[in-house]
Amino acid sequence: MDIRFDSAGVNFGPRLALSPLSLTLSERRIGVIGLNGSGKTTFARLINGLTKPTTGRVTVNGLDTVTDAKSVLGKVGYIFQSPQNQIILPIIRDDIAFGLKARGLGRSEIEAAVDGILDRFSVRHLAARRAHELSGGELQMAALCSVLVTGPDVLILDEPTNQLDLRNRALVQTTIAGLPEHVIVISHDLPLVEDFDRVLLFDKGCLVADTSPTEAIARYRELAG
Ligand SMILES: Nc1ncnc2c1ncn2[C@@H]1O[C@H](COP(=O)(O)OP(=O)(O)OP(=O)(O)O)[C@@H](O)[C@H]1O
Repeated sequence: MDIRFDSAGVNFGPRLALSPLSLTLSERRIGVIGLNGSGKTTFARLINGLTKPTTGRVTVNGLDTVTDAKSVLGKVGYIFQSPQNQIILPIIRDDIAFGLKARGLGRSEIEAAVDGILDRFSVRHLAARRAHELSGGELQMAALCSVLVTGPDVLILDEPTNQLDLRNRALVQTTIAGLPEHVIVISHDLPLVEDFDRVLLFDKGCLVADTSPTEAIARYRELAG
């Protein structure tokens, strides 16, 4: 994986959300931390092109998030802060199949892929369930299936343990640890990123630390203090 920020920054009108920054991301597990409103989500949304840079450019494996937006979307999966807003169809199985249908796969291929992903995460029991009946942990697992079934190279998770009880938090943590895909996790749950390869700390729209989890978390505690 090769994600490049080349002086990429974002303004929303007069509001600076992210100061221009340049970096390359290639590690398997990357954490993104910082206070509320510090620019974490804006940074992550730049990677799959959901937010366009106001200045500079962002590329994913050489593909520009503005000019190659469609290809980038296929490479970078994104699980939003509230997975209930991303599950579109009422029945989980249909929702997981949705992204594959949109890619024009045939019925038997879709069935096999959906079964495969449900088995991968041991959640076949969720297939016939209605999304609005699921618990937070079950929803997070269903969202993971819907996004990963399309085979992205990189997965971005925005606060994946938010509102989860201890058991579901542990399930999500273990699941993330076992993913072969590259993962970028935005989180206020600091222990979640503590064994990651690299952690980025944002403050007031600026990248203020790009280092090991231990150092980034210590710096964050100072900032928050
Ligand atoms: N669509 C938008 N329009 C205007 N301002 C925005 C928009 N999206 C984000 N912002 C602003 O940009 C700044 C950074 O927001 P961002 O969502 O990236 O922060 P964050 O670190 O992810 O916050 P949190 O931890 O609360 O989710 C904030 O001041 C926010 O109000």
